[in-house]
Amino acid sequence: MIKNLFLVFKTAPAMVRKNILLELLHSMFIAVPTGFLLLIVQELFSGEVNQRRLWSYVLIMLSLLMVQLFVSVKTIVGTNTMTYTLSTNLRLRLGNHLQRLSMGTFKQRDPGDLASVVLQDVANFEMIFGHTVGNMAAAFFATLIISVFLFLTDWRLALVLLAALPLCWMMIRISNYLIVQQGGKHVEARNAIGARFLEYIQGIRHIKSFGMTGPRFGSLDKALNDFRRASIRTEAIPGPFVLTGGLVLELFFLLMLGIAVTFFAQGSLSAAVLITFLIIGYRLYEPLKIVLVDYVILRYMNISLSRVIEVLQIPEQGSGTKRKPTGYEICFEEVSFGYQEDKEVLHQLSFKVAENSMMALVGPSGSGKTTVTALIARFWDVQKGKVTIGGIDVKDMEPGEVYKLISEVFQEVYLFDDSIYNNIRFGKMDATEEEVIRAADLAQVLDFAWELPGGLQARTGEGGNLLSGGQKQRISIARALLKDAPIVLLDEATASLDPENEIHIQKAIQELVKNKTVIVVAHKLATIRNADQILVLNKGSLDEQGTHSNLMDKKGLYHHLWGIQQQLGGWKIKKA
Ligand SMILES: Nc1ncnc2c1ncn2[C@@H]1O[C@H](COP(=O)(O)OP(=O)(O)OP(=O)(O)O)[C@@H](O)[C@H]1O
Repeated sequence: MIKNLFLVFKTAPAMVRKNILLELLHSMFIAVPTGFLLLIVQELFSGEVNQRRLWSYVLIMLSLLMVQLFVSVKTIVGTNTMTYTLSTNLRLRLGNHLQRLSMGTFKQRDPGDLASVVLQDVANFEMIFGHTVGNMAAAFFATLIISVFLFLTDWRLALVLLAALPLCWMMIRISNYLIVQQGGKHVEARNAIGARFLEYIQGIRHIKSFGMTGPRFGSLDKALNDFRRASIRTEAIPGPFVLTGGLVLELFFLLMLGIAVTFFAQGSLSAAVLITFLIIGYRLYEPLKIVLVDYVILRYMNISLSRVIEVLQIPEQGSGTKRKPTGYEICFEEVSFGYQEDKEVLHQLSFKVAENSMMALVGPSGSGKTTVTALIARFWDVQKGKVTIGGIDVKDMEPGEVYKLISEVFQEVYLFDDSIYNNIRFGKMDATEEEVIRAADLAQVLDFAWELPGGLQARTGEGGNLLSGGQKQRISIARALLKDAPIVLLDEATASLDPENEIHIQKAIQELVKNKTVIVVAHKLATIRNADQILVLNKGSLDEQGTHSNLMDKKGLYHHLWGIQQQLGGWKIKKA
């Protein structure tokens, strides 16, 4: 836990140092009045009470309490400032780190789990750390200072009181072990709820249309009940050991009292010291009782913190020699790649796309066409061989540099819950209004936008759910047009468009691909007849390569696919 906390503290070391000093000062102001209490007791039992001295002790205690109030306020403000600064630093680090991870990390990891690290685990740290760390620090310093007072007063009784600590520590260790066990299960159950809810909400349309409301809700219901059980166990199982720790303290206080009374009866202890230990001895245990509970909560927090640190330690995509290309020829050299290590989906693939030329990728479903485009954009890193742009290995480029070179129009369009205008402007944040409108015009966005309330300022909804598939696609083309990157990746760009619009969109795409290096994943083979080069993939390997007429002459897989498409022409439903 200390190691984890140290990693967090490193993000604001000066603030942490200042707060440790404040806590020390705060504890001193809690403990020092206790010392004066001791002097008052001694004065009262001295036989000849000096009223002036007694009242001056009372006045000093009163002034110390006033200063203590001031220091307490400073400490509380300091602790909260430190907590929220550290949690904000954690969130910022997570945000920055996540954008430097390969897409693979996001695809491979449960999105519900990743979201719960960013939202829940950091919030757990924030809540628990802020409310316990002050108590822990105050308990540590106050115990130290009060122990010194007691030792100076009577070392024998002080030793009896402190003998409770090892036993108490043992109880803390046991409850700590249990909380790590139970807390892990609790966090897992909590994440399962997040994941099930996410799945339920995202899939609600399909769940309803397939009449799966009952069974799917059943799995959510199970996750909620598992969480309820885990929550109860997390509280209930370590609880008895925490309470036993408190009982040990009470027992040792009684033991000390018994010994003190015996010493008093034997005449080896004054009444003043006896009273002192009665009052102050109990105060020694007060912070320790708080530690007993807070330490267990801190260990629970550490489970969350470990999960945050584990995400922060996922290796980022490197950027090697950080080079920038000057040309835009794309080259695959003996590239082999698999999403999972044991399942290769591309096998020793080699090809070259000349700058400003158009290459089409064709092949049966699952042959690896989309994967090729993902590797060019460096969403993933290849395991063998290399992908180069302008002669430079993409692994030697900052991922952000690669994205700058590429405009994509993919099958799945994601729009931010913002206006149509801003969704287009994401292509070029410093674009003028004129540029945005021109791109919207070229991509046929204006056509439908004017009919919406607010025109280009109309909202698209979460992920673009207020728009049709074709409308979303047109916005994504407008965004790509505005970005005006030298490389264009098109994946089934025309798949979800109605025939009426398709011709206009084709024109927009012609604009988009002018003087660009273009890779197009084509399903409608007629649209890529004029491509400079067609690559036919089959099961992740290069099956054929050439122009449309070359490939037709070869009478291979391309010829076969072309034949099928000519026969089908499109969807037909026959009435019985
Ligand atoms: N994120 C992923 N994780 C694991 N396997 C994947 C992932 N994406 C694709 N695959 C697998 O990789 C192989 C190639 O998929 P890819 O999407 O590149 O094919 P495709 O030719 O574009 O298919 P389609 O024409 O149906 O879109 C398939 O076997 C697919 O199941």
